[in-house]
Amino acid sequence: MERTSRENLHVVVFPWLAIGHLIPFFHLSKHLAQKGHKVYFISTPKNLTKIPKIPPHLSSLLNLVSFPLPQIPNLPLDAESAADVPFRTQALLKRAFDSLEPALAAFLESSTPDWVILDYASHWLYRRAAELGVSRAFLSLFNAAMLSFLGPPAGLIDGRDGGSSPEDFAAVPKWVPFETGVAYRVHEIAKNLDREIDLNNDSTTPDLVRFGLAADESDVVAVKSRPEFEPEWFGLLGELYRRPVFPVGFLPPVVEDDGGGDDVEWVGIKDWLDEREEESVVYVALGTEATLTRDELTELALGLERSELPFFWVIRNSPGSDQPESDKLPDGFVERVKDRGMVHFGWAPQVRILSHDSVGGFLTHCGWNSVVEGLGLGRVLVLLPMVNDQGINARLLSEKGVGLEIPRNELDGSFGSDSVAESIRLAMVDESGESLRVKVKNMRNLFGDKEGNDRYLNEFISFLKESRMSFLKDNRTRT
Ligand SMILES: O=c1ccn([C@@H]2O[C@H](COP(=O)(O)OP(=O)(O)O[C@H]3O[C@H](CO)[C@@H](O)[C@H](O)[C@H]3O)[C@@H](O)[C@H]2O)c(=O)[nH]1
Repeated sequence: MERTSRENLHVVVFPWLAIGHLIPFFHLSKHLAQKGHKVYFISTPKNLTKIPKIPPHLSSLLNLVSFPLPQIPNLPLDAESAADVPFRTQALLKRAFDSLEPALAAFLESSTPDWVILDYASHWLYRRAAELGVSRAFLSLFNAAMLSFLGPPAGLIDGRDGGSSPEDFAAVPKWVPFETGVAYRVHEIAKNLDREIDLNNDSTTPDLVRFGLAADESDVVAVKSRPEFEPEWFGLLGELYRRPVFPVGFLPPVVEDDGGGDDVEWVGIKDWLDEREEESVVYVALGTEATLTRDELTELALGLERSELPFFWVIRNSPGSDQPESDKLPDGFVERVKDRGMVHFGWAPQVRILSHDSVGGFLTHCGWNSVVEGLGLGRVLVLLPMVNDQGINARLLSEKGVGLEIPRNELDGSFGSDSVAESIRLAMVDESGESLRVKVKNMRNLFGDKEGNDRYLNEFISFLKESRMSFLKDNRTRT
């Protein structure tokens, strides 16, 4: 159908290949479909099996479109998402992703959408969409602080304005006009830089350039956050980006969306949680990309043991490692803690676990989705950032008084079991952690505020609609 004769929007949605991206992009897609807009949600076959079920009443509007990931040397055959490859070799996955460009461009040409809603990684599709007269939105799953920290788009494309050496990332950038301690630690930068390595030694567009192009070539930037939480950073971001910047709320997942109702695994987990006292358990999970070294695993395990508090620890399998993670735990650990600690290997229904009344705290890697889920349920956060934006998120959360960072060696990032145990006890039970706990409880009203989150989403969708209409009107006047 011609764009001009349509009542509602046709939107192509294309997230980066990572579960932490698929879920919030899907959340937005569902919301668009609920408003009567037609959505083409694009990913690779295996990724599409991981997203939540589409409610029957939306199935005619929300279409899943599958494109097989092109094969490239050294990328394992079944690797389709960031969790399937070791963090250091993610550049390979990006190269395979980049070779989807011709297929995606052809799809845009044949489907004639009004808008594309894209991620940072598909930096190449913004220009192709523009050539076809399709409007572009960049949906950022990084918060406003992180985007502002990275700086103006032009600087990212040509080489970051404030410099790109590890020291530059360890300082508050010159364009930040207010007092803050939000910056990376040296050990965090080293890990992030390590990731650009490509096993074939072929170059891949660096992430900073991808972010720059996504921001620079979009008509609007949508940010998974709210100005009530980080007003100063939203204000700054608007100035740095010089285009509409829309908060779209926290896009929190719905409990039912994380894998079904009463499967056997959940029943076992629930039984275990049911036996604990209210808000007594620390949930420990470090996302889908970071992998702990053996030393880190040991110190974390001993720290949990020394805290003497109940815990539920999710340990994901390391892609590319031939040694199971269970072999890396200290001797006798699982046996010693079995009365109060559960170690769970592989995927866990995180949102359902966090929703359980017996969970009081969340030791997290500070992935923005996990932070949103934890604060949306009023769980006190113990912060152990690993890679990506996580260091910046940890500083932001500490500065806002809603999380407690585990002390580490600034240069190599090492931490000891005593620091782990002390941080957990302070956050969960010590009297000196009371103000933190009170503040976190209040945050629930913001992060878990469904009505407010929906309002931001609605405003964004209205913007997409109105700007499309004025675009069509301008074009009609011109012809
Ligand atoms: O066993 C698991 C593991 C993860 N999840 C879910 O998967 C998502 C994970 O997202 P997130 O907490 O953001 O962690 P990562 O997957 O590590 O996220 C990547 O993407 C985020 C958004 O860009 C960034 O903030 C992170 O730094 C980056 O590593 C969350 O919704 C979790 O609830 C589960 O349900 N079960």
